[in-house]
Amino acid sequence: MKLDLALVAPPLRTILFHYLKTARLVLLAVLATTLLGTLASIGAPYLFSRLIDQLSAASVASGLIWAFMAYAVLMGAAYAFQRMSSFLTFMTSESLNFVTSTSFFARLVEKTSSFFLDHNPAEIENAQQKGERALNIVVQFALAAVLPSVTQLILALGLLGTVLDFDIALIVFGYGVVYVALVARAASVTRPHLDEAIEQSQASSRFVGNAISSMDTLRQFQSAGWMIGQFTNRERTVLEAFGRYATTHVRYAFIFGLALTVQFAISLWLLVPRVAAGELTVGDLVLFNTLLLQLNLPFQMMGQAIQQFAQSYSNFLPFARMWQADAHDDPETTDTFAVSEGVIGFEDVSYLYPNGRGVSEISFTARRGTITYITGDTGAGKSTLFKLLLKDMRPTSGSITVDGTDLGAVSRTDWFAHVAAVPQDIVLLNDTLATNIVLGRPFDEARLRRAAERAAILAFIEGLEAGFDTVVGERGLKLSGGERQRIAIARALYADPAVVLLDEASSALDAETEKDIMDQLRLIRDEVTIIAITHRVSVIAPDDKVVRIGPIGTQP
Ligand SMILES: Nc1ncnc2c1ncn2[C@@H]1O[C@H](COP(=O)(O)OP(=O)(O)OP(=O)(O)O)[C@@H](O)[C@H]1O
Repeated sequence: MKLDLALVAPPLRTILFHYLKTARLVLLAVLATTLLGTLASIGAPYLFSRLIDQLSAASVASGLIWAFMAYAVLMGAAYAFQRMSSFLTFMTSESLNFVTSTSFFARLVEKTSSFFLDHNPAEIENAQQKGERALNIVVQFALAAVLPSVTQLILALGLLGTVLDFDIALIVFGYGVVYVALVARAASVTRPHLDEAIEQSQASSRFVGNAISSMDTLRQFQSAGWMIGQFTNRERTVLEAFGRYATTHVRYAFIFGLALTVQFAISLWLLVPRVAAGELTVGDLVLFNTLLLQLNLPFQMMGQAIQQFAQSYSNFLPFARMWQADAHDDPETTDTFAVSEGVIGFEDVSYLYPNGRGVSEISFTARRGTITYITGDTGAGKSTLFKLLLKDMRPTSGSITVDGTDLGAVSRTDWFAHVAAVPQDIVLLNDTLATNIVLGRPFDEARLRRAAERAAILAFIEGLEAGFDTVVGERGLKLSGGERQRIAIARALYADPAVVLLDEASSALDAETEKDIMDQLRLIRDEVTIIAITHRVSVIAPDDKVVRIGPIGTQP
């Protein structure tokens, strides 16, 4: 079974390290109860076998009752410790879920925007849940199965070797090795089917995510049936891959049964004549039978653990891939970065997407005192310039400067403290207008009202029954497109940014409202650097600066 350790080790290291730190006391309790439980469960049959031999000596001593009592106590203690251990393990599993989900989320927020173009929320959620479950199974199994099994195995084998015969201990051990090897082989043969099933299930989640976000369009074009068909086909592929996985395992079940029969047959074939010859007592034979069952249990547990680990590895892969996907590599945050003049310089800036499109050798300077408009035909690269300004990606060549400082040397945290953007697609939370404008920053009523006024939305908000406490609905869909855009502009202005970027920010507005907003913004153009993308030439005033760009290879 080939494992891609470079892929899975970094997330495992981080998560397990935090987990061990958080849950160390409970884990110690798990270790202690496991050990005690195992000692008691091995001690009980040993004591039982000796009692049988005492009984066969014909004289039932009065003290025997106490020995039976001790046996009963050991059995009870073994059961109690095993149960304690399994519930303590369960307790730690919640800590593990907590660590896994919070660490994964912290990684997600660092991802580049292209990551979110490639993976939709449903797919990310699926990978996270699968990964979380996989890790949990592995750790639970390690604690609740592998650890007790190995301890039990060592103790029982030792006892078997001492009391009975070394040959028998060897046969048992040999069986164990064969059994575990068989499980490993079965896991390796079946893994490609499992990997395929998991990959298909990821693709299926991606598909669901896409379908949900375009539900209205699908209904309108009467394409829902077509989508259901597509989804059913995908789920069928997942089911078939899981089917192939299971049937391969079923074939192996016969080989496992054969191995167990051979083990019992050889052991009894060796032992029974010795009992007949008087070398071994009937009690020894009873001890062997009980221990053999106990010994096979740990092997079966270990085998199951291998199979679970293999399954968990496959389930963990999408999680690990997302964990390892490119994140923004950012310089250290200094908190000392400041924007004074607000001069933004583009010097021969080029950016090529992997498909060869993008922008080429763009140069211009944006200053305060005038609004800088970026215009150009569709696909010319206007939004790409904004993505570069927002450090979604770095220029392939050339540089962007802020008051002479290369933007590449400024961390996103430092830069975002001074720049505010109004994107083309506005995302509002299903919360109040105030929450949508303030968005977690320190609340200040005066600022809130001023931002709303500058975005020409204050009168509208004050006219609503609940005012700023009006809830906007899922994705803000209880507002019109123009209202959403004005809320987004108020959001951008709330923290008095040094630089404001508007990406077609007024395209959903009628000409009059658009003029209103741009006139409002003109009032602050001496304090704030304003760069706006527009298709509408009518909004551009004679004293605005216009930068016209053309697609790669053309002259604007
Ligand atoms: N993530 C991406 N991966 C690959 N190519 C992209 C990506 N985003 C944009 N492009 C391509 O880069 C070019 C510039 O796109 P961009 O969105 O910057 O243009 P634009 O001027 O903002 O267009 P519009 O006016 O239509 O919004 C286009 O040809 C587009 O197809």
